Amino acid sequence: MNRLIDGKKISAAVVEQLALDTREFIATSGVTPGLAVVLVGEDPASQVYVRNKVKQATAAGFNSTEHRLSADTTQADLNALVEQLNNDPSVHGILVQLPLPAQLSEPDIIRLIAPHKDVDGFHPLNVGALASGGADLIPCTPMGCMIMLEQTLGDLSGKHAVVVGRSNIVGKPMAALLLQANCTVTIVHSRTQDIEAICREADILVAAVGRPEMIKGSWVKPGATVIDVGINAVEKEGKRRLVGDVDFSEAVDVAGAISPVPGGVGPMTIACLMKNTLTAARQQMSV
Ligand SMILES: Nc1nc2c(c(=O)[nH]1)N[C@@H](CN(C=O)c1ccc(C(=O)N[C@@H](CCC(=O)O)C(=O)O)cc1)CN2
Ligand SMILES: [Mg+2]
Repeated sequence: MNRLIDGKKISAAVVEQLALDTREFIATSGVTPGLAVVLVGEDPASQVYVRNKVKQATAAGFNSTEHRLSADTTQADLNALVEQLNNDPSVHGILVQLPLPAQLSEPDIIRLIAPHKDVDGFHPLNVGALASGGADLIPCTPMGCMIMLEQTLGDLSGKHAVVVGRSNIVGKPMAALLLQANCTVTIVHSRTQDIEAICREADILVAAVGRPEMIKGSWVKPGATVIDVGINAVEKEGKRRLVGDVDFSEAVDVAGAISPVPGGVGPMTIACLMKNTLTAARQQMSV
């Protein structure tokens, strides 16, 4: 029996609970969580994501500020903004929307964000904490995938999870979280030999490579749970469409449960950003 893992529905429930938790936090601490979102340049997809983040933060009961910088911003100007936000006590969470224009360094700006305000969980200190099993601020997309997996499968212990892709934002933290949940974890990537055969062994298959419909139905073990992280814009029959890294029309007939694109992991990413913002605010008020 196939099951669709509905990211829209699951994320709506996460956000609903979060709004209640936020109300309680504000009532007891007298502090409203503050989220600062930084967007450099005019990338149309990034503009949509940032708009959604600000909208959802406001709906959750946070103070949310959007900081827009022009595409030709210098590293010094971006650094100055992040330093200012680091020093602003009304801001509990900071995120710089990625990708950045070519003249700017992503690793440098990620390192500059105060680790306790790093609601993306990308700072090396938070990455290290995740690797050693004690992180509070976890990258939003992998956190969203874990919520979807746990709601679908319950205990993940002993399952063979295969993660396709090794990015810092998704693949590596995803593998760390699956390991923490007692899965047997394999990461495959562009240099792996016979990816297909390894994927076919997966009880849990997480696709995060950024290659449209790369994973075919024949790569999926019957009954496996498939989480598709890819969001690829392609042209089909003259129309722009979004597809995942999994060939959904094939995989849906083989998988036990599968997340769609759109409406799968994407909405979970933003819901988990809200969770991290409340976590960051809680921690900052308890010190
Ligand atoms: N600083 C960060 N930058 C980026 C992150 C991130 O977590 N932090 N992740 C991605 C982009 N992203 C959030 O920032 C994101 C991408 C997609 C979605 C989403 O809801 N997608 C919808 C489809 C939207 C559409 O129609 O275009 C879906 O999948 O249903 C949310 C967040 C890279 N940058
Ligand atoms: Mg790769």
